[in-house]
Amino acid sequence: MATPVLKIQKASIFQRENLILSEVNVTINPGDFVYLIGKTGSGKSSFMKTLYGDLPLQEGTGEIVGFNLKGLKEKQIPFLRRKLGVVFQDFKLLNDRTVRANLLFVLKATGWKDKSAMESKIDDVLDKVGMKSKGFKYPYQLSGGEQQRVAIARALLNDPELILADEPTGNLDPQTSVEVMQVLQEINKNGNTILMATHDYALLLKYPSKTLKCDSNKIFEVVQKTV
Ligand SMILES: Nc1ncnc2c1ncn2[C@@H]1O[C@H](COP(=O)(O)OP(=O)(O)OP(=O)(O)O)[C@@H](O)[C@H]1O
Repeated sequence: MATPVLKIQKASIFQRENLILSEVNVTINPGDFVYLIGKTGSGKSSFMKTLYGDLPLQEGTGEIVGFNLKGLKEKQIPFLRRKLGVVFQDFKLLNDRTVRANLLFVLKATGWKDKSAMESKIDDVLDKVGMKSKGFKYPYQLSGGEQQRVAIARALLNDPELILADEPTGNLDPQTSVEVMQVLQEINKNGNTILMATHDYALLLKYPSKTLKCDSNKIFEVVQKTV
């Protein structure tokens, strides 16, 4: 069996002194597509933040893409994030530069130097999300769905071992949500591992996959009922 990309055991997750989740045991293997569901305030974002080093893991053990979350040092966080692709609800693109310049900015910030390698990587990730022809546009010239595709392309730049998507369709209408979901499904089929927090039960029904639920300070796997 391949090494898991994420293995959390007996973890407790806190926001300041408040216990948000306890006895968390979650394993994600390469190639998985896993949903994280649960009502507002149940701890989905807190869990995601723990995984990308925004919240310290105070209790329990956690290994993610080869990093030990317990005792993770501030200076290790950029290296952890390089092996993760993080996608947020609000896209977080830089509005003062084009799509291609947004991607170039990330490549340079993560140590890329070779100009032609960077251009070809940008072509490659834009192609994967169906946005190759729109690289010259500014984010504000794009629809929400297109901006999210670019954010997914950005997450793919450093060939992440795990993509963490926190409510990636939260700002999109149902049709656009399905289109963005198709992009995520496609990249998962091509080998990317994805953990996606969502409120969108319609997507779960349309694209069933392993589902974890945050409820009553715990995370447990739920079995989807087929109607
Ligand atoms: N920075 C913070 N400081 C203190 N408490 C916080 C902080 N961020 C979140 N919380 C609390 O932690 C709990 C879990 O919040 P979290 O954002 O993880 O939930 P969520 O399931 O992601 O909710 P949503 O679906 O609304 O995004 C909530 O009770 C929230 O009030």
